[in-house]
Amino acid sequence: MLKAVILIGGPQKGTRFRPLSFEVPKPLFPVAGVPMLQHHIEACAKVPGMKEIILLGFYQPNEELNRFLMTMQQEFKISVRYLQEFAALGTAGGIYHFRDQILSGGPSAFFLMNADVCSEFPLLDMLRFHGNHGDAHCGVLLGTTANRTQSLNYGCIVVNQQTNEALHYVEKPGTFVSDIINCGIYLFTPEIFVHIGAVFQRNQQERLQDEQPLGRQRAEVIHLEQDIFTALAGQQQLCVYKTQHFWSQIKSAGSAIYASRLYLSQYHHTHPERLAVNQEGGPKIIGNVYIHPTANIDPTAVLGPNVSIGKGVCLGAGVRVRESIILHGATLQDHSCVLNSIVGWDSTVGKWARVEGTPSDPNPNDPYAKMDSETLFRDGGLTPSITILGCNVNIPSEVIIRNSIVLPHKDLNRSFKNQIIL
Ligand SMILES: Nc1nc2c(ncn2[C@@H]2O[C@H](COP(=O)(O)OP(=O)(O)O[C@H]3O[C@H](CO)[C@@H](O)[C@H](O)[C@@H]3O)[C@@H](O)[C@H]2O)c(=O)[nH]1
Repeated sequence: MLKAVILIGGPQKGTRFRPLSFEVPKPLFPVAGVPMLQHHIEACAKVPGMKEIILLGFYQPNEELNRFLMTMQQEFKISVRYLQEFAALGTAGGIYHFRDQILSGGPSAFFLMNADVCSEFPLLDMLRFHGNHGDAHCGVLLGTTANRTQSLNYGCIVVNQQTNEALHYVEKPGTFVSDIINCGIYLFTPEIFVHIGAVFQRNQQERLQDEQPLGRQRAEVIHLEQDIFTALAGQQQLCVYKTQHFWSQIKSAGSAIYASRLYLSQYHHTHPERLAVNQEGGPKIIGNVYIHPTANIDPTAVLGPNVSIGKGVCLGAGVRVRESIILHGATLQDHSCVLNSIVGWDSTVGKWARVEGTPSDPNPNDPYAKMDSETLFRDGGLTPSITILGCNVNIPSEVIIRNSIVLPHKDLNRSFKNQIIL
């Protein structure tokens, strides 16, 4: 029997996702038409023997999350539960705190995944790989190759090429360590809790001996990467399964558009029914496009490639949308044009208006390039990136909004470029 745990973080996380994470917790933000987490859940539900999926985070339970859990249980006929940490306990502290819940029913192993990644989730391959490498290892880490510069933004693993064992692990190193990076997707046997428990005990001891107990962080906060992997690497406890398939982090809104593109192209073999097709009386579709069945789209509109249109969206005559996500309830009036942008819930783009951003895709000439974790400002100016309209923003007719971030509930009255509109 198997289980899966997805680390969804909490409200302080997801700051690079603002202003979109004001309205919906980042893990529920739609990527290729469905909440980011649904891609994880779909992959887990396909694994034979999967009994339960646990979402672990420090969000207060809320209506949106509850509704999502209900829908997932009904759709995938599997138990999907949310467990709330009393504080941010780190990537290993949370699973350790809830170890009895995770191990109840006696799973032989469990998957652990970061919520903010997109991937083909080669879970079956990881299981097989673990079987082939014997039971000696308590964990399999999914790894992928990154270029040398970008590898510094991730956990880096030195791998024995013959045995696939992790020899050395450094989280976000200052200088180059290895071009094999940690994808944030793991398979663990229950044995992992012995190692986390040892760190917990050590933290407790140190805390008791500490003269200023308030000055130290709580013993329960444990980081899988720094506290566990670094120690276990080289101990013949961890091995690395390297994927050749797509994988990306979803940290910023720009990376959500990139992740949408990856999932939309995967739909050709996983969910062809989710891809829009050209048909009589319908809009012109170019490349991969998702359209929610309730969207109302004028037949003269042109959409794609890489477009996701949410629930109840209205697109007028002659509208053009490319490389963008249009969230539910938004209206794009006649002849408006939206490129490389996210249009927030219930926003309106006026007639002949143009909303345009600059894509921040990985370098297409480098097979190992990843999305850059963009900084908002560079050299005192806003870094050109995708344009984001928060929820309920009104863009008047005939204006241009370029490379800007517009916070929710704004009525703009003119054109803007390279600005954050508060
Ligand atoms: N439940 C819970 N989840 C958490 C907590 N802290 C982080 N998370 C979740 O754990 C995941 C990792 O988040 P970060 O701690 O922000 O790490 P990172 O910068 O994304 O780096 C991690 O992922 C990279 C791959 O995307 C890895 O390369 C890297 O080694 C590391 O694992 C995210 O899904 C986040 O929501 C916590 O205290 N509690």
